[in-house]
Amino acid sequence: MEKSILKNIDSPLDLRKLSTEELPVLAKELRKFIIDIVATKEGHLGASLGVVELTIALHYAFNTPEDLLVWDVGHQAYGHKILTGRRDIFHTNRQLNGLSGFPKRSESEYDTFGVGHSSTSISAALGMAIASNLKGEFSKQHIAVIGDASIASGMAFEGLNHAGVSNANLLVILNDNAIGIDPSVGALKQYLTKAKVGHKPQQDNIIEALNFNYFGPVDGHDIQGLLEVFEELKKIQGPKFLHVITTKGKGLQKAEENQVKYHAPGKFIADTGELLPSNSEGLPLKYQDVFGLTLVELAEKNEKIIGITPAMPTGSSLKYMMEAFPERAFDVGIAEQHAVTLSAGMATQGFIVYCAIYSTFLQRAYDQVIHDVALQDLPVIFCLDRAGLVGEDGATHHGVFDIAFLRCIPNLIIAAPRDEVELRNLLYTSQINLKHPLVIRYPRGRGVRLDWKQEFRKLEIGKGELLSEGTDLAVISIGSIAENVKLAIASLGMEEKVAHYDAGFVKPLDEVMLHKLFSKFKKVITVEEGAISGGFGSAVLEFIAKHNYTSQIRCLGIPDEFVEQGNMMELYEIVKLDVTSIAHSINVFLKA
Ligand SMILES: Cc1ncc(C[n+]2csc(CCOP(=O)(O)OP(=O)(O)O)c2C)c(N)n1
Ligand SMILES: CC(=O)[C@@H](O)[C@H](O)COP(=O)(O)O
Ligand SMILES: [Mg+2]
Repeated sequence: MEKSILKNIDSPLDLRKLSTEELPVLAKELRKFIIDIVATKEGHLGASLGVVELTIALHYAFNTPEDLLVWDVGHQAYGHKILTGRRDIFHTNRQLNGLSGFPKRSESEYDTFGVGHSSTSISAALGMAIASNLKGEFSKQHIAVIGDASIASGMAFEGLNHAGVSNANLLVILNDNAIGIDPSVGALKQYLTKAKVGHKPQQDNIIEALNFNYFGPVDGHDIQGLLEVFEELKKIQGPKFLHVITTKGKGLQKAEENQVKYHAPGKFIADTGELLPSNSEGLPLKYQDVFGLTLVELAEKNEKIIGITPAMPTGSSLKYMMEAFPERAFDVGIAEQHAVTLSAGMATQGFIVYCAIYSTFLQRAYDQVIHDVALQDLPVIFCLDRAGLVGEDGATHHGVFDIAFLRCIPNLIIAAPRDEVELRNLLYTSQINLKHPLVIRYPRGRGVRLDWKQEFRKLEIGKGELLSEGTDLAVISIGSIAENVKLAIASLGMEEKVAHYDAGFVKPLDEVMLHKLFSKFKKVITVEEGAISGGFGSAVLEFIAKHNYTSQIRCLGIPDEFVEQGNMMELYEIVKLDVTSIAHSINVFLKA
């Protein structure tokens, strides 16, 4: 039987006992280990396969965890986790109570910085490096590993700009595989693509212009070559930059060939990379596809329509519009702030701009939403995908704060469709003479209706709807959690007692509906898939306080804590938004 090296690596200390000749063998084993587990447990794949050699070389050459290694985004850190003491629990990756899919400080001393959102690594590592200087720890190394899509983000530039005038002992490693989730975009990508292994950009090297010592480009799959350059880099104080060229999906042919699909491929056959059928026949479409396809339908008739996404054309399904109308749909790269202000700029010129952003990533563009859009009352339409819990990506990616952080912004209209038909109607309505900025939030995953493609219906802004009558208690839901509420009411077998209202809008509230409702019901429950603090329930509480209603009210939503990763059923149970828990809350309140 072949001897396994990986099975004896419990920490980088074991790794450093290996001879350099053994390292390529370890790389092979590590790659297979990642493939075998991701094939059945799912997760991000291509990025980790691409940095297997880089990961080994980093932990071999540097004295981690004393030397501080920061992975940008962190979806490429599976090899790092496996080599730093988590090999035997790696099969729990992204599961409830298991390993996080991203580096996380509470998980390991080797995870120096919590990540998930991109482009933070340079600032974080620079902060650590400046802190080391202040503490007199001058020999400590600080390393940020950042991808070619992530380095094009504003935050990364801000970090480089600062580092270049510091004497911080910072090594920025650009892991350049020429792709993000989707192909990388922009002038920087074009510039980087010109640099080939062994041929550094000679003229106008923008990294050198920022006062970094530039090394590379080097082959990121050549461990020996990497070790040699690391030894050289260690001798240089101050900011330095290593440009490494790798192949995303390296070592699994199908993943190399279809890098977009194999970013996070779902289940596949480990030996061949063949994807397992996902069995979606007969199921409703994903919300993202209803958005993407509807936008194309609308754009065919309305030439003022523009689509913008910051680096998520596949995830948001804006790719359909990019294919149909390439001149009117833009992937601007990982640049949420720019995406929002770009939308605002186009809106000033009379275009109807749909800016498709995951809820969690809009957090990065908060000031742009306030200062560039809402303050000027520009009718930009934010299509907030992945609003609510997202499952296995966990705390960094749940889109649970948007209602609370957007609700306080003047001029903004906030809508949350209860199903795909309402999403379509909102998209349709929003391109007809919209006067204010509009946020439409909808969740990750599939909808609930097979008959999603219906005739468009113009909606009245700020209008809710009574979905089912009842006598004793009213539930007001906002957004797609309406489905769980509907099932919960049905499961109690007391449909005649419980009324169900769909608020439709967080802002403006349907005050006419609320007045009727609070005049009739003494017990009211609000339900939202969003943070309970400051969310939709809070808006309703403000309403009853203002109008002196005396009804009792219960607010269901995400509690005031970060929700970790797990599958959606598990997470709904934890936050008590699953059908059984909602039914229980209704029942207890009815009897109180
Ligand atoms: C602020 C932010 N926007 C968008 C994303 C979604 N996202 C995750 S990975 C990724 C692409 C990263 O590409 P790159 O930096 O080149 O790393 P690679 O996957 O190629 O290793 C994107 C857009 C994110 N994590 N954070
Ligand atoms: C690492 C990252 O941020 C993305 O890859 C994210 O995991 C995508 O999530 P979706 O699967 O919801 O598109
Ligand atoms: Mg990349």
